[in-house]
Amino acid sequence: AGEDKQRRWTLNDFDIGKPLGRGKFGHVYLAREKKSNHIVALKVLFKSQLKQSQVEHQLRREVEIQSHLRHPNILRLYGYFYDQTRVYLILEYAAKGELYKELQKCKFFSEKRAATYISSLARALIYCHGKHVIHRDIKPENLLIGAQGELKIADFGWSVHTFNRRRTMCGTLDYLPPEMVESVEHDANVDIWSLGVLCYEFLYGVPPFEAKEHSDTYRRIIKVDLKFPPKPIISSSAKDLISQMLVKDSSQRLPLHKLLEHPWIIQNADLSG
Ligand SMILES: O=C(O)Cn1ncc2ncnc(NCCc3cnc(NC(=O)Nc4cccc(Cl)c4)s3)c21
Repeated sequence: AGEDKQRRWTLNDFDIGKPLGRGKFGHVYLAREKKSNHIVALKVLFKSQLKQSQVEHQLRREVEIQSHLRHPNILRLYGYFYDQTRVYLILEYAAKGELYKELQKCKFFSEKRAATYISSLARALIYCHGKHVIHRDIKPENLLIGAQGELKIADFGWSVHTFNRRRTMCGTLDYLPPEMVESVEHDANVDIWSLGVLCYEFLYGVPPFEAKEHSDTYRRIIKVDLKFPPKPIISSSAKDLISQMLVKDSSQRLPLHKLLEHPWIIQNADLSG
């Protein structure tokens, strides 16, 4: 609600519950705001580590960007506060947890489940791009599942407003499009590439350009060395969609609104999802 914004939160406003997960910069806890009984996720970040990694500006940008985003498939960041040693992010709680754990458990998703997820992510990205925000870090680790099984994009730690672009690499390279790997100028179409990588991984259980060495992954991405394994058996219409997203020339990638009209999405996505 609106009043959440202005007021200054402190740790005393919350009852802290079980740990939900641990990230590089700190832990995430289930928490309940005492006055409203509203359940949230509280991410605790250590200032020392933020300073050490020089990501304070990224965190400020994330809070700024997230405070303007309202979409059912984007995890809300309600606000933040800090004390002597820590910064706390007050986040929407995603009751069904992390998507990558679900993908590990199932090995891969059915075409219906994959298409439902991809269509909801496409709608969330259309919304973000409409606000000149590109996420730049779409991957299973940044996706959470809400209580009704709906997908939520989280962790805008790497998002940017499109007028100022930065080209520093982080974490897995699997999701980086050629223009980011070659670190040339990039635009909102980077998220279309990552969505194509994600669609492939949802269906096959592994990302398309995976390789033992980083250098091999780089080479496969730049070459767009896209191969579809014989197993599991995937429809040609799914392969057609992925092939239209994993295109080296970013301007030739299937636009997100066209993705929503693709036969594979129309035939498989549960559009209420
Ligand atoms: O995922 C889990 O571990 C467990 N889990 N399970 C349920 C659940 N419900 C909500 N949130 C969870 N986790 C937090 C998700 C995030 C959202 N936004 C973030 N932003 C961020 O970390 N920013 C950030 C950090 C350090 C430096 C910089 Cl520059 C930026 S993390 C949940």
